[in-house]
Amino acid sequence: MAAIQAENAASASATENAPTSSISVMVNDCSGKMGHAVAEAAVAAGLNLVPLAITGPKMGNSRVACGGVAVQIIGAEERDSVFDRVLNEYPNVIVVDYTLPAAVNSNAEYYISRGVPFVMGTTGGDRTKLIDTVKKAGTYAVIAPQMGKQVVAFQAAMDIMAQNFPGAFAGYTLKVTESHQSSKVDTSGTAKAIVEYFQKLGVKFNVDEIERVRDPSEQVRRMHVPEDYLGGHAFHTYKLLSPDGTVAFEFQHNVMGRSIYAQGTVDAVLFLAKKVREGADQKLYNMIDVLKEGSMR
Ligand SMILES: NC(=O)C1=CN([C@@H]2O[C@H](COP(=O)(O)OP(=O)(O)OC[C@H]3O[C@@H](n4cnc5c(N)ncnc54)[C@H](O)[C@@H]3O)[C@@H](O)[C@H]2O)C=CC1
Ligand SMILES: O=C(O)C1=N[C@H](C(=O)O)C[C@H](O)C1
Repeated sequence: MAAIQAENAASASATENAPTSSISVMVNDCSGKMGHAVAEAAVAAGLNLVPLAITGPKMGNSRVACGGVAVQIIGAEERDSVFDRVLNEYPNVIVVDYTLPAAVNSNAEYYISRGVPFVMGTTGGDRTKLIDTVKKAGTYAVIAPQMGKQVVAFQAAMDIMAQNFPGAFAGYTLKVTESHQSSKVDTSGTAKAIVEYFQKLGVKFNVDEIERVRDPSEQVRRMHVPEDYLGGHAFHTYKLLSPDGTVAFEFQHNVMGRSIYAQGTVDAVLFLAKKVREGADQKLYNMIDVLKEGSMR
């Protein structure tokens, strides 16, 4: 596997300082909502979108137009032959994964087995196992539950606060509410990540306590989600209250649509392509790494 990666890295290094169009990106699954948004943003940014993508088992056999590129969608049962072809025709390809929580770990393991660098935007699954597997394999990857630049900056600020002032909110109670389109199957990965910072700040709170709002009528009435965005929104609120109830904090990020994540994912692809070209020692990154390096447009 290390040999495959070295081979891929060597062929990528030949394209150092190459134009964006020489970076090929395969988006699994660009027939899904996020995958499609990313594929379109990738084409708009001048990346070379691979016209092949993997979808769920037995769900393939269609074609999807992404920014003018007709992408053939093929079921996961055929992924060996698809990857044989992709790695042969696009040796420096970066894979983007926006699939489903149930597929996260097995997809990551598959990309690792093929020695292909990847950006994992999909949330859920066994995150500890995911990170461990990627670290052990030494495959180049960006993994993050949140790709939106400004939300990533908020995460980075929370990280700084937690590192510098651990326990600062000890005794406070926390209420976390997240509202997403009704098709979302898991609890927000972003909300779970933010809760980890609050835990380091001394707040006793379990991710199972995050309130998920998925009912469209409640989203309009209570969460004030505009009807146009019922099919794609992420409204998060974190409320802290002091033990005696006299001090309250509230953090909120409300995103409508998906362009913020699609743009961030393209940034992650460009960042990862650069790391592969440079043969960077560090292989695994998150979006705070991408932001810190000034790689988010
Ligand atoms: N990191 C970030 O910033 C963001 C992450 N997400 C995450 O992206 C994921 C996808 O979200 P949506 O696009 O809204 O879902 P979606 O349901 O629209 O799309 C998922 C697609 O994956 C396909 N799929 C299922 N199993 C597969 C497999 N084994 N291999 C390949 N494809 C498979 C499905 O057929 C479907 O087309 C979720 O986990 C969501 O939380 C969403 C937005 C932003
Ligand atoms: O499924 C979504 O839509 C989103 N998923 C990510 C998450 O689970 O945190 C990011 C954002 O909330 C949109």
